[in-house]
Amino acid sequence: MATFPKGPTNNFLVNVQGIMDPIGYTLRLRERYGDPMSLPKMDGKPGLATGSVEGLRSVFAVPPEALDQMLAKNFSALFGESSLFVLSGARHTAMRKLLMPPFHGQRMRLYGKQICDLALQHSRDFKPGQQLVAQDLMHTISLQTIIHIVFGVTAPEEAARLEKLLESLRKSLSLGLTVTLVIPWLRREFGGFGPWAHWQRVTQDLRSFLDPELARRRADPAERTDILSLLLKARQEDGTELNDQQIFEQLHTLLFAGHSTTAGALSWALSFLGHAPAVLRRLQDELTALGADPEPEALAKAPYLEAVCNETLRLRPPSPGVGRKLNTPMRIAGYDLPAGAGVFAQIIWAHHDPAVFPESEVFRPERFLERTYSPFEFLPFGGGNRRCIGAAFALYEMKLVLGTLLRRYSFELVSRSQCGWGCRVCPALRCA
Ligand code: HEM
Repeated sequence: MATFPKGPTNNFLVNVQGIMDPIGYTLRLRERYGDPMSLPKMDGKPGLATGSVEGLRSVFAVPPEALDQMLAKNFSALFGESSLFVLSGARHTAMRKLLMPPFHGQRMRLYGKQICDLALQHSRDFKPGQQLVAQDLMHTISLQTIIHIVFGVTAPEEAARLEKLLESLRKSLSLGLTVTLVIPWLRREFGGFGPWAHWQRVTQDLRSFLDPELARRRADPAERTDILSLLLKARQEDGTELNDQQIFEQLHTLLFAGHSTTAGALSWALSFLGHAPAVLRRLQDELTALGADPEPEALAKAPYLEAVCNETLRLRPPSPGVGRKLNTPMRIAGYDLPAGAGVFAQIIWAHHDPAVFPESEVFRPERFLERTYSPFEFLPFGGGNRRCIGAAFALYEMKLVLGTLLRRYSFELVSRSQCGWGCRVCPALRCA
């Protein structure tokens, strides 16, 4: 058996630095220890991280029944026991089967016009010279997309109420809440103050909003295309429908998984474009050539626009890595791991493999026009049995929002500040 590879040993430090600077820290770890690398023990079990093509191939080849969700208990505390984030094995496969159809690539066409309209609506009043923070704009558009397409709430008053609730929920996803995931002792009410109490309160408020909405839709199952309505119609293998608790937990999960990720990626795209005027010009030339009022499908098929989105996701994947837990001994990346071991697919290592992406630090969308990459080379949406179910939706939304905005407006970067922790960015833009 090969000796276990070297790696950091202090779990607390790895967690803290990983939260504060997920991309930079993870890349520095590879420089120091190489790939694969071992990770500090969790619950007395070793962990192995890899981002090489061979390593990722072996991670994603593990059969789903041999894998448990990493940090399932933590996710369960946030989203509930039936959340897709929490489930493993047969229950996970069954829930994915129910959740996947609404996100099928073909279905996205139904949502194209709505997404473009939302992007237009929230940028209609931009004036030349006006300054704005890209992150705020993208958060608003992505939140509205979720309200309309996932929740299907369109009546203005209801939509405004839901927006307030979701905004509040988003704000409660703070650094403090992330720390409660690492230190379970902090998951306490503390007299109604603190991140945990806030999360519990807004979750309850969202539940109070949704319960009557679910009852209304069950009573009047009109033909609707939003994802909530499709979930209400979905049937489990035994023919039963999902109950309100299960539906709520999936919606909560979708909101968490789909909102900040897409908004963050769109903000990074503007930031990269702001630093690369030639790329911005080429992209705007492509968009102009589509004519005055292109169909959403024309935007979705524009090759350079897609390359810009992909290059952004390569350099700033919202999740720099994804974890799994083995429930049976397995050989991964040449090492024999026991049951209970953690396995990490380091997305950011793969995206910075100089043999696959020469000058990997450089934002150069052309690389995505010059060749195609395998799912072990470019994997912003993870891989295997837990690959992001919203991947097609997210990429579609990114292309339509970016395409709609940049067809009408040009901009220059006023400043690019790192706002908050982690890999967030808040480019300030001036419309031109
Ligand atoms: C740019 C945007 C997005 C990125 C980069 C992204 C990335 C990811 C990644 C890396 C994972 C973990 C995959 C793994 O463990 O192998 C994931 C899981 C997931 N994502 Fe996304 N995501 C995005 C947007 C969305 C959207 C819009 C939705 C839905 C509205 C969504 C729903 C989910 C769900 C439900 C999971 C859990 C899947 C499971 O555990 O089976 N994501 N995403």
